[in-house]
Amino acid sequence: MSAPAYKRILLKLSGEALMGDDAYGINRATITRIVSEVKEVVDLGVQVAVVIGGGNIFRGVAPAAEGMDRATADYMGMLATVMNAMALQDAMKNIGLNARVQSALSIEQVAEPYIRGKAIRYLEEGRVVIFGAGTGNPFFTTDTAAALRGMEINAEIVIKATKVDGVYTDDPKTNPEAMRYKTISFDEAITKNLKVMDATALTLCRDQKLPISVFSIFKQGALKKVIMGEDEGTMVLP
Ligand SMILES: Nc1ncnc2c1ncn2[C@@H]1O[C@H](COP(=O)(O)OP(=O)(O)OP(=O)(O)O)[C@@H](O)[C@H]1O
Ligand SMILES: O=c1ccn([C@@H]2O[C@H](COP(=O)(O)O)[C@@H](O)[C@H]2O)c(=O)[nH]1
Repeated sequence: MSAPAYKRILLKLSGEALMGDDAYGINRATITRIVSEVKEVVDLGVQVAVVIGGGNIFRGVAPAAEGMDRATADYMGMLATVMNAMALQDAMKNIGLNARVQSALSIEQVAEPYIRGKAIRYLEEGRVVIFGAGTGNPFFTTDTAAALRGMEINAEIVIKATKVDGVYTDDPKTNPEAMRYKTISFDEAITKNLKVMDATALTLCRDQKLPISVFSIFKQGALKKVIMGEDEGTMVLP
């Protein structure tokens, strides 16, 4: 059997993907399936760090957040990602995966703080590290946190597991004519404002020459295919 194409990855998991077919929140069957796919690649010897989004929970409180001070709403969004991180850790434990949550916001009773060296040590020990609370700063996103943490832990690639199966010429959810790219350069994705990942994250990865793979978390087996270097989703390359 061929070897995985990467030794250490940063997996960005869409918060909204955890909803499954529910309106918001965490769908038990969906989270179990997602962590099983993560286990498959951990079992191949790949070191996996995860940044989780918060859309599934934050969407549920969005009406209450309307008209709120932006920074306050953003801190609420970051706390939503901590809840998702805890749920992921729990789901991983249930299938025999050893995972640690590190939070970018101080919340010691529930998660240890983000400490780069410790995160790297956990990865070397074969544990999954789940980064909660994004970057810890308002006005950012978990995509940017994924780029940042990916660089900090020397990941070879940022893998964005999202609701669509790659980067398209336009949003495929609203434009059925949109075509998927197999590969695209950072410059083109930024210039064309393709939105699948925010510009700050794209720019950080471009400057550090850290490739990004975008694939659909709803497609069973797709994560393993990306890890094995097979043709899946879209690669964003320097
Ligand atoms: N050019 C494009 N190619 C692909 N997807 C696009 C494009 N433009 C917009 N999108 C939309 O971007 C979405 C993915 O990005 P988004 O940041 O919203 O989700 P996420 O980070 O996966 O979720 P969450 O906020 O829950 O963590 C897709 O669901 C898709 O509809
Ligand atoms: O570094 C960060 C990361 C996130 N936020 C806030 O959290 C929500 C949820 O994150 P998603 O990336 O949309 O899943 C986001 O909308 C921000 O409000 C943040 O402020 N800083």
